[in-house]
Amino acid sequence: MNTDPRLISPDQRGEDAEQTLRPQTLDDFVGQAAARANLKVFIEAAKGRGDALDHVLFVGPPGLGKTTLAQIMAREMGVNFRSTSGPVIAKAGDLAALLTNLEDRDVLFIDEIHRLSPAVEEILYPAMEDFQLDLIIGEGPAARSVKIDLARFTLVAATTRLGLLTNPLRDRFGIPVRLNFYTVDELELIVRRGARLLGLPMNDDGAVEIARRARGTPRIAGRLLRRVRDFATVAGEETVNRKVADEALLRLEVDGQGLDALDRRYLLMIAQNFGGGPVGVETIAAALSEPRDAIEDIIEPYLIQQGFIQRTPRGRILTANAWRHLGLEAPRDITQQQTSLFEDE
Ligand SMILES: Nc1ncnc2c1ncn2[C@@H]1O[C@H](COP(=O)(O)OP(=O)(O)OP(=O)(O)O)[C@@H](O)[C@H]1O
Ligand SMILES: [Mg+2]
Repeated sequence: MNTDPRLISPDQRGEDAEQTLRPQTLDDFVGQAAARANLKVFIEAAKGRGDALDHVLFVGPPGLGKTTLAQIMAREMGVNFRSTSGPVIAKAGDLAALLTNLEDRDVLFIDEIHRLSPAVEEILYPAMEDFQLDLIIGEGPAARSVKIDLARFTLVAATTRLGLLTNPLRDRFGIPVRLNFYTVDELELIVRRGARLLGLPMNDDGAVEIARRARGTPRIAGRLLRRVRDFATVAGEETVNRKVADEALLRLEVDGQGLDALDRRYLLMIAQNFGGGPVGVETIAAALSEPRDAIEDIIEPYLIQQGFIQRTPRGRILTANAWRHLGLEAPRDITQQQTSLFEDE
């Protein structure tokens, strides 16, 4: 991404300690009602049987609460939480060391599981299925394979890209959970809870304003909240109302729909350089000098969900909605063009 970290980037790296705002229990956790209700049942059932929870896979864009839910699950199960991530586990032995140190029913959290190397993934299959490690000890003719029994643990994994997971890995998760963008009402609750935790007086329309512009993402809501607090402090405002929130957010270049400068650059580029598309993601990545992953994982999901762009077999196209948001005139044939594109999908 840019050297200048995006304010509204759902990316985890940032100066803000997220831990203060992180909900600690399932009941504290706002939104994702269906997922929460299901998890509650599975946790209760597993606890009742004294068994480990089945393996869980969280799928969804960054900042929606995958890590938070993983931590909550360990807490609700009353077990240890061990955490690592796909790119960190370089060798099969690294994973073996983690696995052999787990106690019965512990949660092992693997973030970005789509970035595990194939050799490491091989180790994971029998571990998940039979709670066994198959290791090759030694080399050449002296090599022999040993089986080691593992504790009955729960693997909780998170990914932003389900499509990058191999089928055998995906099939080994008994509980797949998709997380969706949050509604404004849910984000409003999250913002108000955050303001309370930060000791920041805020009225209802201030909370709504931040919620509306948080890109459907709790992490962004938390960040915007902190930045609005900074502006309010410096301006000597005691309470955050709509006007204070709006002024702060405009200074942060977050527009009325919650789009930031990079979102707008993305839309403008397709409008001005490609007549609104269709244009392929590689071309977009090159034109914006952003990695393709960031475009697909961070920028596009929200723009698609909000109806600013459509993904078609021939590339991305701007919707009438996007042209309107940019304040530009859409090409005359846009509606027609979009219908014909969808026919071959
Ligand atoms: N439902 C929620 N209610 C309140 N706060 C939330 C909720 N979900 C997430 N958050 C807050 O949003 C921030 C990001 O959440 P989290 O780290 O769990 O996201 P993530 O899905 O793991 O993101 P990534 O894919 O980048 O790892 C945390 O500070 C957390 O406190
Ligand atoms: Mg995370």
